[in-house]
Amino acid sequence: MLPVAEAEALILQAVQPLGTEWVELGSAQGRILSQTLCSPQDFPAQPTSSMDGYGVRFADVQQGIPCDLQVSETIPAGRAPATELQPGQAVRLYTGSVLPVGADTVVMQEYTQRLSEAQVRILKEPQQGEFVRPQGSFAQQGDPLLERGQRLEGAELAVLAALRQAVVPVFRQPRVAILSTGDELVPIQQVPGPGQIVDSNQYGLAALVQTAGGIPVKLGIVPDHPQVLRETMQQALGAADVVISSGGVSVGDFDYVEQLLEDLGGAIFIRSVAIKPGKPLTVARFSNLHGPDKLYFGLPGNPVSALVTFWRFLHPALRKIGGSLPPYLEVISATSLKDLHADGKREHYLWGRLHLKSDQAQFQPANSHNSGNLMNLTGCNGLAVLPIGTTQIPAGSPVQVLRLP
Ligand SMILES: Nc1nc2c(c(=O)[nH]1)N[C@H]1C(S)=C(S)[C@@H](COP(=O)(O)OP(=O)(O)OC[C@H]3O[C@@H](n4cnc5c(N)ncnc54)[C@H](O)[C@@H]3O)O[C@H]1N2
Ligand code: MOO
Ligand SMILES: [Mg+2]
Repeated sequence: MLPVAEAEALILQAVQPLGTEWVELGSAQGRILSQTLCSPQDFPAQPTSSMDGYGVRFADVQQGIPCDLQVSETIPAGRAPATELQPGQAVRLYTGSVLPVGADTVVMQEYTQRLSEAQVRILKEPQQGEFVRPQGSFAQQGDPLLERGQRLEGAELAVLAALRQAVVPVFRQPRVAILSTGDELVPIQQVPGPGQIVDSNQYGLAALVQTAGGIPVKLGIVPDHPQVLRETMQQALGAADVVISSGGVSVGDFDYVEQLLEDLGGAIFIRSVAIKPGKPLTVARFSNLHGPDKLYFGLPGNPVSALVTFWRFLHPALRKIGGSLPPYLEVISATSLKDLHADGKREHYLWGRLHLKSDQAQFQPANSHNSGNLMNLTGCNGLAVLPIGTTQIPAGSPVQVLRLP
């Protein structure tokens, strides 16, 4: 059994980001930028006013207050100034208006009195440069504004629009084939007969693939039949960047995945991991003539084991393949609200609810932890980690909790 950290390191070493594709800005939300983008211009492009008011020469209003100035021009936002500001003049401006050459300070409308169409009185002495956004004060031409590996959400999309980046270079999302192995499995439409169960892993894993930035390719249920399974595994390796199967990796007579990976020419580099749940995790590497090697993840069939091994190993791997920057997972120090137990032989992952408080996070474990029992996993947002050698964490003690993405 490989220690968890070693297994993670081997997996992350084996994967690389895929290439770039260009997508329209409107479809780029959640995607990962594949090139650092620099500003093509200064922001603001010209000095602009940040208030509704009057643009003045500071030297004019410094002489004493009140001070009467000739209104030379009105410049609404979006219009270029027609003239330069001469001594003794003010210009009517609004929020976002461009300052004319000569104006260096803005006086808020509230501290002025418009005496006539032609004249304004300044009632309060401003600071020099007040309410002016100087050219290039937000960003200068050539400044790197978005880094390679940045995830694009609302703020980043707004910046990209300001940069007039109508199409953006993003990392290609990994296509992840998902297959469920087991003669006992039936699709959701079918009422299970005696001993049969619905294939739930398919749905859970497909959702987690999407959360990790991948595109799930659901290949359905495959019987525990070596020939059929072998053909489906081969088809999956051809159709996707990463393949996940669940079930068939333990030592039972109908657990064929490991043998078939060898038959298909995969280099198995993980056969079992010191993790509970998830011990029989099996990972193989397939060389690919047309691009990066492909990884095959044989996840254990037990429903909680399949999801926990996904969170712990596949989420980081898919994030890396999709071009995200580390860290790929978040670990939070919390106080356990109940006693936590483990056998000390494997690294235990106990699901529960993490409450983020301002001073100290708290962890409320689920009432029981059984890798075959999916039912109390709903609403869980954290996995408490009990390292090898730890058999108990008493209530009120600190515990490291993996925050579920
Ligand atoms: N003698 C031993 N038996 C087992 C060992 C062991 O070390 N020695 N390890 C146990 C552990 S730990 C795990 S985890 C499981 C892993 O088993 P497999 O990966 O071979 O999975 P299956 O046998 O195919 O199924 C296990 C269990 O999960 C249910 N299942 C499978 N697929 C699905 C699905 N798509 N949706 C919902 N449920 C699924 C299946 O019906 C079984 O109940 O092995 C232990 N055994
Ligand atoms: O490790 Mo298995 O995944 O405990 O049930
Ligand atoms: Mg089995």
